[in-house]
Amino acid sequence: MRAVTAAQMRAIDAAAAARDGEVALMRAAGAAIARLIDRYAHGDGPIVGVAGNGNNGGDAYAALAAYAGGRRRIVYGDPAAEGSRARHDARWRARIAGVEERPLPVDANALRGAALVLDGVLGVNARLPLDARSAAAVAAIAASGAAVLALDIPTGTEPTTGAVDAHVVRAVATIALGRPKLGTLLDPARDCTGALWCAPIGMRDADAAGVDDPPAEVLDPAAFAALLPVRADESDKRSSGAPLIVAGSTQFPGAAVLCAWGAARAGAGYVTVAAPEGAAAALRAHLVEQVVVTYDERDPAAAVQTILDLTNRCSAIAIGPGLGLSDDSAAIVNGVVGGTTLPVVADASALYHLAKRLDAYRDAPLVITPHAGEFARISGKGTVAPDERLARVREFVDRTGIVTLLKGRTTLIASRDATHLNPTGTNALATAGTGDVLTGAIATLLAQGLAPVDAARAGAYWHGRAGSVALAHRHRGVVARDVAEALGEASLVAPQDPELIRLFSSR
Ligand SMILES: NC(=O)C1=CN([C@@H]2O[C@H](COP(=O)(O)OP(=O)(O)OC[C@H]3O[C@@H](n4cnc5c(N)ncnc54)[C@H](OP(=O)(O)O)[C@@H]3O)[C@@H](O)[C@H]2O)[C@@H](O)CC1
Ligand SMILES: Nc1ncnc2c1ncn2[C@@H]1O[C@H](COP(=O)(O)OP(=O)(O)O)[C@@H](O)[C@H]1O
Ligand SMILES: [K+]
Repeated sequence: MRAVTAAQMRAIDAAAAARDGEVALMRAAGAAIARLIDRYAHGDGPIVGVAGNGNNGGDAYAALAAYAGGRRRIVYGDPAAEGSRARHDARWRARIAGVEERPLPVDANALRGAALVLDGVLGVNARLPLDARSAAAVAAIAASGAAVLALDIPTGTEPTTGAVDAHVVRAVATIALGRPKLGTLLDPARDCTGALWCAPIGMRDADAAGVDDPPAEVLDPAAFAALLPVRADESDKRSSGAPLIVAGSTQFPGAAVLCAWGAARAGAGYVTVAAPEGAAAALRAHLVEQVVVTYDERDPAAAVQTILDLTNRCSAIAIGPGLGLSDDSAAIVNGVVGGTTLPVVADASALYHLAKRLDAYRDAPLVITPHAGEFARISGKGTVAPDERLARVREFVDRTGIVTLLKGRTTLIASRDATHLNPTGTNALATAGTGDVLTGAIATLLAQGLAPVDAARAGAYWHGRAGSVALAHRHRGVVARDVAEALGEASLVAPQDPELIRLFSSR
């Protein structure tokens, strides 16, 4: 699903309004919002809407009009607001549905005790800084201590960039109308989004064609499930996916173990690990089903030959975790990545070694998976501030033509055609070795035939879910092995309602 800039949303909105009518769209938005109210309401208090003068305010009226759950409903709005036809329709319907209307301004005391507050102050046309009137409404919402369901965006966040105002709503959940707004997925606004839902209300990506390209995309559960390869009944262990893991060293054998586990639990049929002799004992102690082949890293030419010989029976390569930064491992990495025609996922030490030869891999079937520090180095442009991640990864991929997965709280995956924002994950993943598990899982998806960008976005999505599953089981102290173990459960996707899609849970 497309995650849109404000300009893209305006284009999509205008086309949908021309097709279906503005009033029908707002009624559909109200019905979708109303479906979430009981899920987030707590206690016996009223449901309280805070409505700005625009269509976002109209959504608050429309939701309260559509809500049939039996709770008391109050809306704070300006009775004299000019507003659109759709907002008038919603306000009129709210009145006949028995919603009490009270004039703005609203004070925090009035909102205390609300079972749920609907933030309809500003939507996709919000600009920062907020005007005094919107800021006062936000301050009252924030001071109330009530749970907030944000309509379209949390007011005080910038819908495209994810910047936040001094006054900002912190929602338990946000319901995107039409399409999710890019800003709600980006730090720092993401902290204010809570869980993110999307009600597509019949809007179409195609209506934003050519606006702010290349587009941003966010996977939804159904699209993730559709990307996961299905093992055919007649498969054998090689055709089930046979990744070759080139990883580990005397110092870091664990990285190779975790990468192999990530590959195995992602569903590979045959995992081969090629590692320097110094890592062999530790690998064999921890890997039973996987085949371990060793090479002498002091003889890089022979090592490259050993590894390339193995590739004849493999279908993708993961290279880098725990390899180390020696000149010998540099020669091995460049020899293998330069000498193979298989798809490759390169991580960790391999990124360091490939940094000087990026030109050779333009448009190759290659995924690189740097964290922020590795990205600073490989991009040659220094440290990445949180708010420049999107622009920096875009610039890098436009320049190099290499599919890049930039890890972090919100992992970004960029190809020439699009930038993907990974909606899953948890800070439980902030522990050593989880990146190695991700690399292994991506290797398996490549080995099973996914295109590099699909392997990267499905891998990141899956890995993020696995982190949440592992946390749910362990409560604390999740280690990287737990994340690999959770991949199976994390692959299960419950049937989805296409009218109300949950993009991520709060974390
Ligand atoms: N087909 C549709 O239309 C559908 C619409 N839907 C809903 O409508 C929402 C968009 O509604 P909207 O266009 O009325 O804009 P909204 O974000 O409510 O802002 C109102 C106005 O406030 C103003 N303003 C903003 N920032 C300001 C500032 N800092 N200081 C001062 N003024 C500021 C700005 O006015 P301006 O100053 O630019 O004239 C802006 O236009 C959308 O998010 C979704 O919830 C859905 O129901 C689906 C169908
Ligand atoms: N705070 C966080 N929230 C969500 N995901 C995180 C967070 N911190 C780290 N991660 C994820 O954990 C993984 C860490 O990978 P990496 O930095 O390569 O670690 P390692 O090299 O130890 O395996 C990445 O997938 C990253 O996106
Ligand atoms: K809002």
